[in-house]
Amino acid sequence: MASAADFSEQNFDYIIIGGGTTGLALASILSTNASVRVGVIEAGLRKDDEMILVPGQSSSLDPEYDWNLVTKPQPFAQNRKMSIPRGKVLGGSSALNYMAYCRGSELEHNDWEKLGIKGWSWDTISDAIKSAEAWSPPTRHAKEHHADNVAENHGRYGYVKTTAYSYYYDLVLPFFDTMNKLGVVTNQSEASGDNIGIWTYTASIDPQTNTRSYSTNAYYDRVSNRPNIVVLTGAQASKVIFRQTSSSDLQATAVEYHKGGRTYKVPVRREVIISTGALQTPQLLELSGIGNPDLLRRLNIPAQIDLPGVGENFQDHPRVYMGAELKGSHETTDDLNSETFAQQRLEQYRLSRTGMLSSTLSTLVFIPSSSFITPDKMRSMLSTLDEALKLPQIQNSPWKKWYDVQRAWLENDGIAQLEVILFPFYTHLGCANEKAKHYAISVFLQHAWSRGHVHATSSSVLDSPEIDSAMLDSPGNIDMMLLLEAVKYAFKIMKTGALGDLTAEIIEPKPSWSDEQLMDYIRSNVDSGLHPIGTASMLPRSANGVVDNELKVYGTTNLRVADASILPIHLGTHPQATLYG
Ligand SMILES: Cc1cc2nc3c(=O)[nH]c(=O)nc-3n(C[C@H](O)[C@H](O)[C@H](O)COP(=O)(O)OP(=O)(O)OC[C@H]3O[C@@H](n4cnc5c(N)ncnc54)[C@H](O)[C@@H]3O)c2cc1C
Repeated sequence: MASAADFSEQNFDYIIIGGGTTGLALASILSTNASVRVGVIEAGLRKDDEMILVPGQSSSLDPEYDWNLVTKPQPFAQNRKMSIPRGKVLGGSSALNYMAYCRGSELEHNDWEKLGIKGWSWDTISDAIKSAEAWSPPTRHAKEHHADNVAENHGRYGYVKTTAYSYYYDLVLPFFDTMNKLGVVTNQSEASGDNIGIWTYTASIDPQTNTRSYSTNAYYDRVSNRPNIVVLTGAQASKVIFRQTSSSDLQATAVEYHKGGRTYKVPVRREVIISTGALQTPQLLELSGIGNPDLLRRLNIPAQIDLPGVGENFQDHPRVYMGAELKGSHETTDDLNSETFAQQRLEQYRLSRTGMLSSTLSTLVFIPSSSFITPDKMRSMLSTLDEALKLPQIQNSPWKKWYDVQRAWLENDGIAQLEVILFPFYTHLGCANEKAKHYAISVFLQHAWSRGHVHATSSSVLDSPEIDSAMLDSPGNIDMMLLLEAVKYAFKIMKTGALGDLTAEIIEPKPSWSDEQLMDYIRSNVDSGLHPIGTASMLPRSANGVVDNELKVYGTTNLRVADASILPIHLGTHPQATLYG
């Protein structure tokens, strides 16, 4: 770690802006070449405390670890502003997340080529994810909860320690029974490129200590004593500075940053890599003069590179929660609302690394549209969607290929359209019978059609960007139609098999509600699935791309982006493993 003034006087070959999930992984790997010097600028501080390291603690709920970013009011969701937590600590969002370490599907990755992206097939991505991973086989107890045990799907000699949790809520096995009865297969090889089914996930957790493995302790700590890597924390980068080269491309020569009320500038010899995440990377590009020239003019930022795709193509996994009351007594995370109980579980964890706090949720379901939508309903939804897709603004849009790929995925049984998670808690506890125990089913659209944006609001990095997730604003109202079917499917889950037997009452929404009432509920409940991507997409420049397939920003010789913002189209999975890869 360095002081702000010392950092500015160093000669770095590479400067990485953002010491988060992707940024620290990259910094660590670049520094293996002893002949290059790597500098990292991170806005957050290092905080290796229990809020981060104890899996069952939720640092994401603590504003001190978070950027506290919110969307603008969402007109299709009752004008609500939605919060999207992002880690403002060394390690970024890998310090906050639920640690699911999972992959998308072979089919999705191989279709990236149809968008004009070469070199990012499933085989390449899967090998990269494996090389990032240091997997340990699940315990017998985890295997009894259907944890993935196929060694060849995992890497053994990488950086991020992974294994299945050792603690399971008593709702997990009933959930398997229910999903199997609904025709969803148990998939104990979910990392193979086929992630359809119900499975217990591999988590980014160190099996020796039962603590979070994240980019700070997995990557940075291995290399922090090397003389050729320097990390500056608590400093916010404000722009990249360029010079014109003899070609028309710009060359990044320095990075400007703020710390302690002062502004500094650090020169760079080879490359600058922006790794500030999908909500902040577009802002930094715009502050550096890269983006839509009209928007830059309005913000009084001199335009350097005309790239209208900067900040566009925002995608997320919209989610809706539904709550139910349980019969009988169960341990759920709502118990942690009692200070005494929480203290007991923390003591148990500190003493033996066991119990509720050694785990988070553990089981995920990924299903294609045919698993939760009847053929008749699907036909009618597709006919409305296809009419909407004929509109000239879509047919002539630079994103056209992207729409074609996503349309085909809707009818592909190998591609997950919906994720279902059973949470051992209920978010609306206040309106339920507080003496009873509860669970929530949440449904997440994996390939929402809404496209939002993230843009700078002024020429200062200290002003939060405008985030418009365009929630539920989709062609043919398809996102709402998909969520409506998903909610109805969740009612079936709550009534079927062993979980159904344990369910005393579905609290909200009610199965008896009309479609109109259910849609109102969706509008009032839908939220970010915490997986924003796409705002500096890797796509051809003619298709509104921001970076090429080597992650280099168009129009520059040496500026790259490496974080969730480069993913051009969402994957039916959680993103961290792909980002490490
Ligand atoms: C509560 C929660 C639960 C989640 N659960 C899962 C899960 O179980 N599995 C999964 O795969 N994914 C999960 N995710 C998503 C996943 O963690 C993120 O997609 C991923 O970590 C994003 O990585 P990134 O490198 O793009 O950005 P980040 O890891 O967010 O890194 C960006 C870094 O840049 C820094 N930064 C920003 N602006 C500046 C600036 N101007 N100057 C300097 N530094 C700056 C930030 O402080 C941060 O450290 C979850 C996310 C959250 C918030």
